[in-house]
Amino acid sequence: MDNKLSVARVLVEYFGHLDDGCYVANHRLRKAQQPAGLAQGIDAVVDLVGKARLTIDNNKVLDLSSTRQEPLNDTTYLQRWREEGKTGQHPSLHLPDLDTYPPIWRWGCQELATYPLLAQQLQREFGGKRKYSLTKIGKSLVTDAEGLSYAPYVLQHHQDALMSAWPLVHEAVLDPTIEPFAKVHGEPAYSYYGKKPKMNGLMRKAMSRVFVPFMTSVLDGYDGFKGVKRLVDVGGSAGDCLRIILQKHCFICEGINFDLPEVVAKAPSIPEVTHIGGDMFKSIHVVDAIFMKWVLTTWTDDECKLIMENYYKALLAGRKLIACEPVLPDDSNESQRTRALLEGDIFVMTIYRAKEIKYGWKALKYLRLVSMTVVVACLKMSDYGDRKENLKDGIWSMAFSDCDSGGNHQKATKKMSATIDNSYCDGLRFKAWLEKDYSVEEEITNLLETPKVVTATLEDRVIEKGQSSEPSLKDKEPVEEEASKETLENVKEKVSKLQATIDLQDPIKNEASSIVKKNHSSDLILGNLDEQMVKKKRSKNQVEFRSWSSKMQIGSSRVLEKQNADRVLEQQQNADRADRVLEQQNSDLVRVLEQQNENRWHLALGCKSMATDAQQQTG
Ligand SMILES: C[S@@+](CC[C@H](N)C(=O)[O-])C[C@H]1O[C@@H](n2cnc3c(N)ncnc32)[C@H](O)[C@@H]1O
Repeated sequence: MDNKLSVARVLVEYFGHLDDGCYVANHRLRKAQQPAGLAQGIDAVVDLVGKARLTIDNNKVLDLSSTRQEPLNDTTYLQRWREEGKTGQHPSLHLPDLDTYPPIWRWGCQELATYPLLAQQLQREFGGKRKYSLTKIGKSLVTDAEGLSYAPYVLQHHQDALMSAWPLVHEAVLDPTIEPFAKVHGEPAYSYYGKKPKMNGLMRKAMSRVFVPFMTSVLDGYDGFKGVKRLVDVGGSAGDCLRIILQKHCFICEGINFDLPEVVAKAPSIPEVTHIGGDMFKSIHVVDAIFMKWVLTTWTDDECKLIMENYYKALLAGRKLIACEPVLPDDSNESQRTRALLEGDIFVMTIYRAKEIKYGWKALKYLRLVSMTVVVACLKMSDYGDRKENLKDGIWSMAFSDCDSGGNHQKATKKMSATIDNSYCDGLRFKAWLEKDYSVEEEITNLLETPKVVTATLEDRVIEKGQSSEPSLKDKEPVEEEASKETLENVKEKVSKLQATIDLQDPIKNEASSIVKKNHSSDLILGNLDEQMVKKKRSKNQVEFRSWSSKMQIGSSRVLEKQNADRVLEQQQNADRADRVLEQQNSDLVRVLEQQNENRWHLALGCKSMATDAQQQTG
């Protein structure tokens, strides 16, 4: 499998050099992110390389050996390719006459035409020659006029270090305390990247290339940056998001790009942006507003809470956090977006954290966002179930839900949604639209109806439905504290009532077997047993495993015992066999000796009778 992986990567890199992009199907690569699809997705590539190598060996144009680690740099052809591109011989979408290129290029293009990357035409007027052009997906992987390409993102996800974590995904199911990436490399992904400048570089490049369409959409539809003078982008990578925000909103005087020291050390200088290295788990700078994109998603609920605590300390009262995070849909559907989102989540669980993150759209708000009255933008995938008509063969969809109740916005009046228009194709555009009839009250009602999460993270600054005063700006004042404590009591009461009703109504929780499992939480109880059956099994010592881990231990010690017993038996059998062989050999020997003795006896007798005969004849 390793060889296959590196072949695939080499090929990606190889085609990636054709035009500063890569022509490898993103759908294939996405498929390759899953162990099951891996071999299937890559077989075709291996096959191709196998065929191609026959030709390469003869003319030594390219070395596509499967063990090669470095990107291929065939400067002559690449140079020519680019020059022809510049002079318009293969203007942007049409590839040159491949007959004048080494055969590998033809093989490559022909194979890639079997994916929706290259379109192939057999042109009669050119004597049946094959001509290729980039499809929309193909275009998304080639650097466009704005310098955008999805290729670094694809390459980032397919580095050996990341791919090697996939075969261990099943272990994370049994033991979610450590993610497969950390299992393979002995440390978490971000600290690993920190020691590998190349990986960090690719991460920065990948992030830079995918943020523009997203940010364009945010800035087109969202006006919550108004009044912000000092903005920090936490986990801001190279600072690109800040750059684009500051370009659009000149009233923001200072942007702080906050990321790990090793990341900001390599970030380019951007006007009005200060790069600050630090750890968001320790502290962040005090500012008017915090921006954060695709950060929470890679951390567990507990870690997110820690991050939120620090945000809370850093934000002046009533100021805002603008969070853009993917949120899993409440209901799974068959849309490509839901699938991509779930795949993305599995990716995050494999590389960044194995523990399940339970937050959905509503839960996310409980991570103190609501308490700070600062939820502004959030990706909300579940909104898109009924908008399939807008979702073509896209990769992600994104929506923003504005329930900004900070400042004077007691009621948020709009909800913004955006989705990638037509995937990454066609200039990577998003569509954004507004919905007028949205109110924060509705959100809060929803909030109160989700007690499970409330109990864990509810803060004393939750705004109650119908509350008329503006809590966020003043919520640090003592008078308001009192009022909000009262509110908290009410909320808690409601929550516990709701919880009780929900518990009663929940058919699964009500099942006898669920109750049994709850009462015997440390036992491993498989199947639907009732209390009596458990007692029966316990008396027969059948409910014997205290937990999965002890089950595993017992299981493995049994395996060992069995192996030992087998070994002893085998030794015994071998010894018996050896004894039998020896016995046989002994008896064979005895027989031979007896035979020899007999022969000797006969010989002696014969000699004796011959001697007697001779004596009689002479005598
Ligand atoms: C998925 S990237 C998102 C980058 C950027 N916000 C964007 O959307 O393009 C997550 C970022 O979080 C940063 N990060 C990870 N751990 C961090 C920490 N403890 N403190 C600050 N930043 C951190 C990473 O270096 C990385 O740049």
